[in-house]
Amino acid sequence: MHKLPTIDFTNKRNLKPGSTSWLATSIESTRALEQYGCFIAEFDKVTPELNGAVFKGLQDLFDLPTETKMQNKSAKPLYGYVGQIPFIPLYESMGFDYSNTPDGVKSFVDVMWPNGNEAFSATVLSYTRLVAELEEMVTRMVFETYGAEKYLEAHRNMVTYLCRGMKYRAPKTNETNMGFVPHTDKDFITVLHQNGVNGLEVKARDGQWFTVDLKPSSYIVMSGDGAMAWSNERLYSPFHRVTMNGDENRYSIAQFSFLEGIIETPKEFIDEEHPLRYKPFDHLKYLEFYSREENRRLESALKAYCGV
Ligand SMILES: O=C(O)CCC(=O)C(=O)O
Ligand SMILES: [Fe+2]
Repeated sequence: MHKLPTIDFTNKRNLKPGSTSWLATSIESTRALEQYGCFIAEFDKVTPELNGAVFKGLQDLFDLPTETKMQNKSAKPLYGYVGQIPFIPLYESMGFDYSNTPDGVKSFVDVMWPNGNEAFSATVLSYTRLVAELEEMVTRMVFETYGAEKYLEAHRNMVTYLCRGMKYRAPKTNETNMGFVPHTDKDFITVLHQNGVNGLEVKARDGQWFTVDLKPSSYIVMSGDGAMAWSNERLYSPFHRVTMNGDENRYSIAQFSFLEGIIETPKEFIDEEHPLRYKPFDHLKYLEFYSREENRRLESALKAYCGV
């Protein structure tokens, strides 16, 4: 049976670039993203108080009337409110856009309903800033492990985030327990977190599905299609899904990193044995491609979009 590795990113490890612990963690993280496409990160920058406020806020948000939630609209694909999806009745989600201001962070209140959710907006912003630190560390570690540091600065300058809050209600008797359909993430690196209720399942390279048992203080770091294409398939973008067992509602929050620009495989990943697998592509246009109904059932949207 498969089990995801747990990697320690807590403050006590004192991870400083170049230190012994940093190097060890870099190799561990990169190998896990190659083998499983994800790992469990122990990370304690988000305090229990902030964590509690995030999930209390999400609960209150999803408790609002549908008409109110529908006012959170965005022209960007996959941002804004996604209401009930017919074939996955347990699922509901809201994407928060906070990417385009001078300091790189925009309050999603701007794109939200008028009556103000300022307190929750501030909570989500503090949360996302801290989680971005984890994403930054892992990205840097991966680039360094592959000897691709020289591409890191350009990469960082292009990163933009989509943060999505999710509610999966507990299934009623005789109702499907499918929380979310199998898919790969379309981004570069995802950081996922949940309210203590398990449900995430990941498909290993050998085709076996396995469950992820997550402590309330832990996170899942996952490589998406963007990272898989960039690394010429060294990093793996795993299929994953949500299955709801038990009678508790599940809330989760995912932070997706996208590049505002072109993803191109560095030449360091290409040789005779590893010919180029994906043409350079515009990451946000790929997201747009995927968000169209006719492209959502593709076995590999990435191969269809930019496969060589
Ligand atoms: O809720 C989860 O744990 C998974 C969500 C997910 O896979 C996604 O939003 O892409
Ligand atoms: Fe996902």
